[in-house]
Amino acid sequence: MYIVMVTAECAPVAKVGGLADVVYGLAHELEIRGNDVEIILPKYDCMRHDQIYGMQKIFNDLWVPFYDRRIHCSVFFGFVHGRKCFFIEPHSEKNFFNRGVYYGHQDDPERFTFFSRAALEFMFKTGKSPDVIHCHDWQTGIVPVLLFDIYKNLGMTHPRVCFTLHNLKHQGVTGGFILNAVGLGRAEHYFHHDRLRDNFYPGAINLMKAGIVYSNFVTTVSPSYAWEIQNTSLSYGLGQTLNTHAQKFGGVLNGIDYDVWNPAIDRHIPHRYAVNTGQEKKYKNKEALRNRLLLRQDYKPIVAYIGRLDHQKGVDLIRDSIFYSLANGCQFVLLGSSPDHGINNYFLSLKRQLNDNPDCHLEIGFDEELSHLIYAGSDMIVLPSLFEPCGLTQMIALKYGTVPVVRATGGLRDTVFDADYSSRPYHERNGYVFNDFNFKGLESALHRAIGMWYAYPQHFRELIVNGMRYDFSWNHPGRHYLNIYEYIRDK
Ligand SMILES: Nc1ncnc2c1ncn2[C@@H]1O[C@H](COP(=O)(O)OP(=O)(O)O[C@H]2O[C@H](CO)[C@@H](O)[C@H](O)[C@H]2O)[C@@H](O)[C@H]1O
Repeated sequence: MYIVMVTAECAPVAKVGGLADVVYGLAHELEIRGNDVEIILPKYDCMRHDQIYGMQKIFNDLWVPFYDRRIHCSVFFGFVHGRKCFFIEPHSEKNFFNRGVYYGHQDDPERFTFFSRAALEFMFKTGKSPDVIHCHDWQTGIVPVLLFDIYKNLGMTHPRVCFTLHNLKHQGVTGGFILNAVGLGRAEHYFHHDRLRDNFYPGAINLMKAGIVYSNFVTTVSPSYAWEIQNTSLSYGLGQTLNTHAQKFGGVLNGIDYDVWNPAIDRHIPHRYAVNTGQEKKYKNKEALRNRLLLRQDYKPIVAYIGRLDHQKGVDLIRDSIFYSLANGCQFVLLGSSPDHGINNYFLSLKRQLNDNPDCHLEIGFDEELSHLIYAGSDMIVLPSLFEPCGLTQMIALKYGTVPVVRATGGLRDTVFDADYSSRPYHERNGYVFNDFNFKGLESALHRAIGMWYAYPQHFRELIVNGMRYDFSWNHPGRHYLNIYEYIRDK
């Protein structure tokens, strides 16, 4: 099968969060299974050029209709750790992708709808006819609308569209001018409640909704989140739309690429280890992590947080987990950043406050390589999320023998099973889970985890082993996505 992914992110070349890992990991798995996969991305100035092999310009004259003119684009091709990637570079005075950041500008909807149109124009001009175009999140939600209402009439009758929702908090709600910009006339047609009109703001269109309504199949990234967004306020207003389209909607738990996230072969950690090669090596990574971050060597567990610093992730509870851990005999390591200056500054001031503490290190920024060492060197990882569509950090942590302490929501609920209270057999329990999104809930789970580490190290080790034995690779989800692709292709 021939699949083209149209996406704003792909790890490690253009990564803000988990979306990037999913695109890379799924593409890799589909290729291993013999499929032809290509990935189309914007050519950002800030992407990791050092992660692209053999970059070359392959198309110089792509003219993309936008408003009442055409914008000249060049298209580059390169391999990102073996994945075939195309990068679209517009030459416009608006400098869509030369802004030093991936997101966070007022005109983000314009930037990414332009990219969506450009990706289709590129496929059309180069005669690409994939079986399936797989789009991700609001940034590419307009793709199926453009495909079925413009490019189909030009002869692109073949491709079907699969659309994946990674996070319904961000929906790309924007003005109707976007329709005009990308060449979709008939505003009154699209401004219908059954089509692109936002469910809250009747004067706005919603790009995530566009993807849901127009795609042949819609997935989200865990079964629990699929249920939550159909039945609770976590849909952020799109629940009704999802229920209307329930027959083409389902949750597929994400995977982890074990060629990237695997302590047995990880090049970013000094001591490689696997489930049956003992805890000794993991302990050596803990020492290395302490040396790297100037933490004191001591008989204490290291509790970590890795992730975007966003309200979704429970900012206040992350802060609380730092102080609770430090007050209860642990060291704490945080790696995270936020595009929100307020949140970033908040953590920077915490960092200053804790600067002299030899048991704590807060790294405010994005550092892929360091994240590997933290996964390997920590004993526990906290994820006190308000909501979590899937969550990759807990799955990575499990593989690295780092015990997750998580709130029971979305994909966290589907992957972490409480050491004390799970209904699963003992050998399937792998972490600590709390229900209530408050300090008490978090602290009760941390209390149990820390207590176990100190009082029953043997039991704690069993939890580590149970976690490392789980298979959260792309093997199962890869098969699942292929079934979906085949289903929509043959329909
Ligand atoms: N400062 C930093 N430095 C280095 N690495 C960092 C980092 N901050 C985050 N990362 C890395 O980024 C990834 C984050 O994964 P998450 O599942 O938390 O994704 P996120 O919430 O962004 O994405 C959304 O999409 C994904 C994918 O579908 C869902 O799993 C998730 O629930 C949903 O919110 C991990 O690989 C993590 O190690």
